[in-house]
Amino acid sequence: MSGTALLQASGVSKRFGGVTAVDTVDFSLAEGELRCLIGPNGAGKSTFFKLLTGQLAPSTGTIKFRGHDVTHAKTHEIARLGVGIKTQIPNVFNGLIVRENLYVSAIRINKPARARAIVDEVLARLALTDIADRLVGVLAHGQRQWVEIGAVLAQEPDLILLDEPAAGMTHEEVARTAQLIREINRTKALIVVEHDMQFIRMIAKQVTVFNQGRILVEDNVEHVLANQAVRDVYLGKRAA
Ligand SMILES: Nc1ncnc2c1ncn2[C@@H]1O[C@H](COP(=O)(O)OP(=O)(O)OP(=O)(O)O)[C@@H](O)[C@H]1O
Repeated sequence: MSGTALLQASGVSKRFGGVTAVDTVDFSLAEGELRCLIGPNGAGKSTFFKLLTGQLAPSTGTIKFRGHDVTHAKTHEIARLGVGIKTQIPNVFNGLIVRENLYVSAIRINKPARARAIVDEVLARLALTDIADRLVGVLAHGQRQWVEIGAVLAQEPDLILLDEPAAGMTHEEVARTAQLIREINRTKALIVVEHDMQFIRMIAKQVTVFNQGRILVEDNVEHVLANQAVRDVYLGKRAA
């Protein structure tokens, strides 16, 4: 890790009428870093994620990716700079097999031979080769989510943003998803928004805790889980 900021948000706020969903947040992600964003319901995680991905524009503040000002950039412009985004909205085709879905994604920015090579790399890397010829529409929920992550990876982004990748998964699927994320992080930076503390523990990296639109704590997972203010907000008590 070089220590250079890959992504930098400075003084970022988002107001919806009278509600300040994100309140003067400063956030920095280094090249190659894996960061989890957590916090109780309504803390501002999803809004902050949408600001980073161009789904929403901030009311104040700036966001830079590799020095490019992306504060008011659209999602496709941010994607073109090398940011891969998996939202909670499905992004794969039920009527295509897994391999075809990955190809559809890879061919957007590559020639056919390179796209085919990327598909093979992603299948191997995410251990999806066994289901490569199955229709996505018949897959289990967890498998489908892994194909979605694969489709993001097939575009070869430098930074991947995942919104609740473990939502609705069984314990085994959650464990496998954590393993996949750690594998992806060998070569790419990631930001993962997640509710599930168990999952955060499995990823075991640097964590940013949101509460009431602000960053409450930013530390490694052990310190975050032991932090009294974090425990209080998760139990529904107010933290300063
Ligand atoms: N489009 C919107 N219009 C008005 N208020 C909004 C909008 N989106 C979010 N909010 C408000 O902003 C605050 C932060 O919401 P946000 O969804 O970002 O929190 P969150 O941490 O992602 O919560 P959850 O874990 O429940 O998704 C909440 O008070 C929410 O009601």
